[in-house]
Amino acid sequence: MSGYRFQRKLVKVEDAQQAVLHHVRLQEPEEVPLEESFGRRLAEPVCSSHPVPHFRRSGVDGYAIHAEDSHLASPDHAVTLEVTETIPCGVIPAMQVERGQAARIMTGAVVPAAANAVIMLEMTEASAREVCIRKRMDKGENITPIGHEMQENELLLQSGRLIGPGEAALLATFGYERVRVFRKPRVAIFSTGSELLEVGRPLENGKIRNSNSYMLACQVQEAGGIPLIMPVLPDEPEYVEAALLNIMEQVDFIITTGGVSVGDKDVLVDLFERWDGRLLFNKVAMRPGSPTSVGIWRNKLLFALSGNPGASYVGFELFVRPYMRALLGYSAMIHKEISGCLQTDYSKGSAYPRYVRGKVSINDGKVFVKPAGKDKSSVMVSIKDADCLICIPAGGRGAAEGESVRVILLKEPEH
Ligand SMILES: Nc1nc2c(c(=O)[nH]1)N[C@H]1C(S)=C(S)[C@@H](COP(=O)(O)OP(=O)(O)OC[C@H]3O[C@@H](n4cnc5c(N)ncnc54)[C@H](O)[C@@H]3O)O[C@H]1N2
Ligand code: MOO
Ligand SMILES: [Mg+2]
Repeated sequence: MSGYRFQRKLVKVEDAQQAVLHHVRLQEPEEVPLEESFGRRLAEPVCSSHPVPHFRRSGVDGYAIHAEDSHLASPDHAVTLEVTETIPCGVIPAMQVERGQAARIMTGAVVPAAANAVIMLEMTEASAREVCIRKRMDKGENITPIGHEMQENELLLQSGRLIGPGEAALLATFGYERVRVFRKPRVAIFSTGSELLEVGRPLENGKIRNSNSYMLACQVQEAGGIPLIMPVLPDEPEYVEAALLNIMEQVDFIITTGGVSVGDKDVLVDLFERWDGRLLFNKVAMRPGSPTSVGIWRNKLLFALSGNPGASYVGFELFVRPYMRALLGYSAMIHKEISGCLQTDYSKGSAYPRYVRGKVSINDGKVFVKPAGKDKSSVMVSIKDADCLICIPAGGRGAAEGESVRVILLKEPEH
């Protein structure tokens, strides 16, 4: 019997997270064309380099006038003004608008200096070179003043901000043809286990297809990284060591799944016994994934997640995702937490806190949660339905229906 080959010290999830985050070094920046920056994180703050708008802008199609000229206008009393010119968008007005005059103007065009209101076209009646108005206008009406939206030198986007539609519009407004973003982390993903078949292979008795690598690759990509799905590794420590060292230089960090428990063939444990790396932890007070181990090897992190799909998924969300967020300059590294009302009994007790794959719903302003499906660590099918992790405290009794529980949100929009 191989027995317990490895000394393990139990750490809390929060301490394990901090141990990982202690090793964060921001990704270096790279410049990409604006249209390739969507979904990336900014590697520099963005300030307004000019006010917006930077000229007095007409908000409607109509006539630029002196508001004072309209003060006697009413539905029963038309005031007639002389039309001096037409100002299309993008053109500087040629003339001043003097008292008694009006200039035809389009939405988005520059309001001539002396004018102080724009009357909507629908409120006017035009003849050859004149316009009649029947509405009293206030000063400033339908004119967007300089800097209405933003003044010059306002901090608009912090470094680390995710570039979405609103950010893209701002960057374009301020002339960012190219944008400095954090380089995407490259992540090697290895599944270990001689029972694993590559996805294209026919099923064999006792063997299963490798699903963890694809699940994790999807998680890495969602988190803004470039996943490299590596060939499945057999349960041979020399082979695993060579494969990991071989890719090490080409990636920012490595994820493995499987082989971290106490089985004879738990190959990552064998590796930890022979390598020149350092373990940060190898036992976490959590279910699923208590044997989750993280080490640092030749300056790169190695996340050794449990092979069970549920444990692997949860391990990524609790340890790898915060690390990736930090690498990419996002300050809210740990998933957001709320509390919710448990909709079913969860009577399975546990020595460690449980992170149950769950579904959130909101009813009448109140948050409810229930397990997304079967919740064993070995069960994979419920992962697709999970949008949260329900935290069931350690202890023999689990949690009862109606109890308030901590809920870790997995699908919160990020900024
Ligand atoms: N005597 C004990 N046995 C076990 C313990 C324990 O404390 N004492 N811990 C259990 C817990 S908890 C977990 S979690 C698992 C952890 O196992 P490993 O991380 O060593 O993973 P494996 O043994 O390699 O595989 C477990 C399970 O997952 C399947 N698997 C592995 N890789 C994949 C993959 N890429 N795609 C899909 N499925 C995968 C594998 O076939 C196994 O069924 O250990 C418990 N045992
Ligand atoms: O750590 Mo294991 O995934 O709890 O079953
Ligand atoms: Mg095992």
